[in-house]
Amino acid sequence: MPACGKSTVGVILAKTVGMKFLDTDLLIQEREGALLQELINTKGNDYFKKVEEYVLRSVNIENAVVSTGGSAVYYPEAIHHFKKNGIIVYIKVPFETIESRLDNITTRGVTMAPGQTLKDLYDQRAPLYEANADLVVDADGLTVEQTIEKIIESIEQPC
Ligand SMILES: Nc1ncnc2c1ncn2[C@@H]1O[C@H](COP(=O)(O)OP(=O)(O)O)[C@@H](O)[C@H]1O
Ligand SMILES: O=C(O)C1=C[C@@H](OP(=O)(O)O)[C@@H](O)[C@H](O)C1
Ligand SMILES: [Mg+2]
Repeated sequence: MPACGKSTVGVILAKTVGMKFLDTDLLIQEREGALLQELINTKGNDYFKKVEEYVLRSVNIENAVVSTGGSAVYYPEAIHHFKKNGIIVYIKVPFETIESRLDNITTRGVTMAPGQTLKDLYDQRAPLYEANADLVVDADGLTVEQTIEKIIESIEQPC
């Protein structure tokens, strides 16, 4: 989900466990030489999604913590790539938390269909994240550090 904390948590998690860190939003921006929002504004959602899918499918995730965009859940082949070579973590936070963090939704580059509200997006995606994750971490009310601790614990001691 956008703003659930993937980028913030991911970079500190990588540092904590001594792995490489990759943020696929940054890989897209570097590849395209444009900000995500510029890309969506000038070339459209469909173009953005094609580039995003390509980057997600081809990223080398070996020994890396990879923070994707929230829209990663739309690409089955990318999910397969991540599942086969890594552990997919869903950082689960309530809608109200996402809403309060996303005050910059129009400049941040969230891929929403015309007329779609943030709540629609949340309700549409939440079951997809649940279904595709190897690990669901309930991060409601947790700090970044507590979320990282919970992720590490869950991976070390799977139930
Ligand atoms: N556990 C947390 N508690 C409070 N704020 C957080 C937490 N995790 C992330 N944030 C804040 O939420 C915003 C979105 O975080 P970000 O890491 O960019 O999310 P994502 O990569 O999932 O879109 C940032 O302003 C970040 O500081
Ligand atoms: O959920 C989305 O539709 C998106 C989330 C963004 O990343 P974050 O999830 O890191 O905000 C970024 O990939 C893109 O703007 C689309
Ligand atoms: Mg991010």
